[in-house]
Amino acid sequence: MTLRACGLIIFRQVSQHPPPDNIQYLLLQTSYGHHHWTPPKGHVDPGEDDMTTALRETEEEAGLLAGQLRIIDSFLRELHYKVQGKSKEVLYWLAELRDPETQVTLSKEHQDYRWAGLEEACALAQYKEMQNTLRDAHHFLTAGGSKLGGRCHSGLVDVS
Ligand SMILES: Nc1nc2c(ncn2[C@@H]2O[C@H](COP(=O)(O)OP(=O)(O)OP(=O)(O)OP(=O)(O)OC[C@H]3O[C@@H](n4cnc5c(=O)[nH]c(N)nc54)[C@H](O)[C@@H]3O)[C@@H](O)[C@H]2O)c(=O)[nH]1
Repeated sequence: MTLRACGLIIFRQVSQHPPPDNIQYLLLQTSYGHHHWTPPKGHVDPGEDDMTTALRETEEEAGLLAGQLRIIDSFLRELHYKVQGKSKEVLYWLAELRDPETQVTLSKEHQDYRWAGLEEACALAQYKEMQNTLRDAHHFLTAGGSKLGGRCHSGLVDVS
């Protein structure tokens, strides 16, 4: 049976850097195993829909509430890899943190977090699948897939 997990690639825009380096991605470092870095995500509970899982895990793992995020549901990527011989699929949407100063609050599952530019995020993410997804997301955000800076892209869903 395939393990299924869902999460959000959360980004924020900061004013200290000019575009496209003003976009930073949130990665969390696990407090277990090899202490790998991933966006907030987790296993789908029985009967739960995918977006509910992504939002629940984001709240549990990063302390960020749905109303603090702008979900970009026109960006969806599915990753496939093996975990201890079992197939795993992970779905990620993109989400912007509305207020870039919002505090991240970790659970016991993670020991650290980082807001990282694309290259640092790819270095932390370590796995090809995740790196490609981050690069896709960055391209989407910077090459016209989404209009940032106050104007809403048609794919932006206000979940507040
Ligand atoms: N003590 C302990 N406890 C653990 C451990 N493990 C889990 N727990 C417990 O489980 C709960 C988590 O539950 P949720 O939050 O619901 O789910 P997820 O977020 O889905 O959880 P994971 O962290 O299991 O999921 P992945 O990120 O997918 O990592 C799984 C493996 O895949 C590798 N990996 C990651 N990404 C990629 C990739 O892109 N490509 C490839 N090729 N590989 C990749 C990665 O290196 C790792 O070896 C926690 O409460 C823990 O208590 C563990 O080793 N020791």
